[in-house]
Amino acid sequence: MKRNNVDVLEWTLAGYTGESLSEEQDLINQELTYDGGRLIFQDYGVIIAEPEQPSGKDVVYSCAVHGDETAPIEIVRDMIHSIMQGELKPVQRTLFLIANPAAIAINKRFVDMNMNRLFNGAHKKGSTPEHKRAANLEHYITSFYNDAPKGQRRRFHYDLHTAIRDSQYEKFAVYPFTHGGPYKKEQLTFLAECGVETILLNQAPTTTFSYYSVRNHDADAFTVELGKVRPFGENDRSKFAAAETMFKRLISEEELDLPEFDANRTRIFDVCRTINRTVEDFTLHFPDEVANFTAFEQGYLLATDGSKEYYVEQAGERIIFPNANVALGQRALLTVIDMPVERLKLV
Ligand SMILES: O=C(O)CCC(=O)N[C@@H](CCC(=O)O)C(=O)O
Ligand SMILES: [Zn+2]
Repeated sequence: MKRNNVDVLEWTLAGYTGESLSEEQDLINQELTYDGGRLIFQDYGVIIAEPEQPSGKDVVYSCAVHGDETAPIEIVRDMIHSIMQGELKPVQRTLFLIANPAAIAINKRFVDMNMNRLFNGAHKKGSTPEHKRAANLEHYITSFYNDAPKGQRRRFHYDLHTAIRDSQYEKFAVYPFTHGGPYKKEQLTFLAECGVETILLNQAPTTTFSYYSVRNHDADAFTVELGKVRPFGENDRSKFAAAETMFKRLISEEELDLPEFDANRTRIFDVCRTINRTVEDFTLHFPDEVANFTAFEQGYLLATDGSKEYYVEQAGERIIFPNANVALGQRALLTVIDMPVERLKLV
């Protein structure tokens, strides 16, 4: 088999889980050339497209921070395969990350620990393989961005996910905490062109991958929820077509010509409450079928955490990311409220 026919996902899983690979099939530390650049296989699930004459953007696409979120894995895998086949020719430096191969291998969200709670140094508090991989991923991103001094090239990171539940708005993105900084019209427009027309504004620092890149590398970074979790082979790829097109355009065009920002296009929600599970006895008081962004009446009992009761406080409060099975100390539910786009500080 020629090296450029190797399946990068199979290679990543085999290499990461210690399966033996023939010399021809092992891409580790190998390079393949494409018209205009090189594809470098730095580690299992860590692949860099390095153009000979890079344009002004350094772009990171990550998937599988949650191992069972297969659509983003297929999207990232297929972008890499398109480069290997000579169909996609990045002119922007691009780092592709298949974040948690061990969790993919067992079709689970994670093995020991939710990896999206382990960034921003949180990985230092433990020694599971997920802690180690999160530390390594931070290291790979740092060395990728540090190729040029801060400010010389623009930095982007789209951390691709799919959600556990149905959602009233199928695609949405989390805009990590900006520490008071403005929100970027260009990024809202790019996401809208990807079909992501709903945005959650996070109002506090987190240990997520996207916030890590914002905070440490001044990147425009987002957690992008592209739909609902499904097993491999059950994703309707036509639903991701707009996003896939834009992801490819971002790295293969010198300048991305986006439409004017349209304030009516994007629906904004402000995160108003984070409800953590602190004890074993934690209950959500609505069924599993309730979709993300469902609104409840004021006074509705949403959750009990031991003896603490959480009621809907404001009219229009909606639930998002409910999960009663998270580890103690972790977020079990967010609530959000509509925010008129006119109230956003935009740049
Ligand atoms: O579908 C769910 O309930 C969870 C979806 C999910 O994993 N969301 C991310 C959001 C990350 C962020 O807030 O930026 C997560 O919880 O890690
Ligand atoms: Zn996820």
